[in-house]
Amino acid sequence: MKILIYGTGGVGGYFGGRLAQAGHDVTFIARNAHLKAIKENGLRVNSINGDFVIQPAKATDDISEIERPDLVILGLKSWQIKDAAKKLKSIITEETMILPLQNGADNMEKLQEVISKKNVLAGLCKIYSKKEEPGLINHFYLEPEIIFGEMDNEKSDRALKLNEIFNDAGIKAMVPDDIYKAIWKKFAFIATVSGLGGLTRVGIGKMWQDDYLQEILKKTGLEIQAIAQAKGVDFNEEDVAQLFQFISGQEMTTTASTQRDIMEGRPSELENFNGYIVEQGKKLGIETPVNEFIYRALLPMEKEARRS
Ligand SMILES: NC(=O)C1=CN([C@@H]2O[C@H](COP(=O)(O)OP(=O)(O)OC[C@H]3O[C@@H](n4cnc5c(N)ncnc54)[C@H](OP(=O)(O)O)[C@@H]3O)[C@@H](O)[C@H]2O)C=CC1
Ligand SMILES: CC(C)(CO)C(=O)C(=O)O
Repeated sequence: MKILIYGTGGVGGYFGGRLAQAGHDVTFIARNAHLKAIKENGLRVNSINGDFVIQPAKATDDISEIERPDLVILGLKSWQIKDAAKKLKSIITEETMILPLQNGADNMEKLQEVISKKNVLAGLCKIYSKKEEPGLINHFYLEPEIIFGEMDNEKSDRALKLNEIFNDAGIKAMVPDDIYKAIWKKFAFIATVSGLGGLTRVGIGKMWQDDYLQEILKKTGLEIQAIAQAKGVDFNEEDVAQLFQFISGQEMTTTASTQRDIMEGRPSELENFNGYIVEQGKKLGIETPVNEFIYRALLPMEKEARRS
């Protein structure tokens, strides 16, 4: 299978690396020092499941060099995927599958604004990984998993075949009955902890241990649930209970990637997380005061990060 990894960071680098290791024809889009290192020394992946190197690795920063991929995995940040879609338009075919693995609830909708609905899959991933240095991806925690499907939840031949390809490459994967529920379950976690984590600058477990902050986390999550339900997503009481249970089980020092981006002054996915909830709240006539406070308190720093 001809696979394009658009964005070779923690997510794209790990899953693309595994697919290349399994013998697929994988091209990595990377840039600057990272691209140079991959071209010179291959893509190195350190993983709790075993380190490996893809050498030589096909890598470029010029998308026009790539022809007719069967599958594109988007490893970019969620605010970058619309631009990426515009660039992809000229190299994909009617059969190309585009799989967004970003956190966020509306990635597939953003893609469809630019690319035909037929090309777009919906998805998410679970992994703790990051670009450690140019040419090196570090997967440091959790059994990596891809959950994906068609936007109408059909268990199509192409989705089931892709699931098999992932599994054969040693990637845990599944096509759930309801991809929207799966996406919102992950999104509710990440959007609940990331913004407040960016404000408090402590790990998830530490926030939960503090009664006041625990209450704020719960209110954030409940507002997210109200938006999901208003959008027709089956994110129910049991899911919320599971969400709080999951947050309560996090280590004192665990942080999510967006929280780390905020804390380290990098552009973050704030707009796609708490910002999205606030925006949807206004559209749907639902109050989201806690998400709005978190969003607005972090926005000046976000703007600063994007200026530098
Ligand atoms: N990391 C994790 O553990 C997890 C992350 N996620 C989600 O996955 C998504 C990706 O996150 P993550 O992998 O951490 O992000 P990273 O920043 O590690 O990776 C994104 C990569 O894309 C590259 N990139 C961006 N634009 C371009 C471009 N135009 N040309 C070439 N390369 C480009 C970046 O390069 P550069 O560095 O030069 O900007 C970077 O290497 C996010 O939505 C995140 O929330 C989901 C689950 C876990
Ligand atoms: C919390 C985690 C690691 C789960 O996959 C994640 O999605 C992130 O850090 O962005």
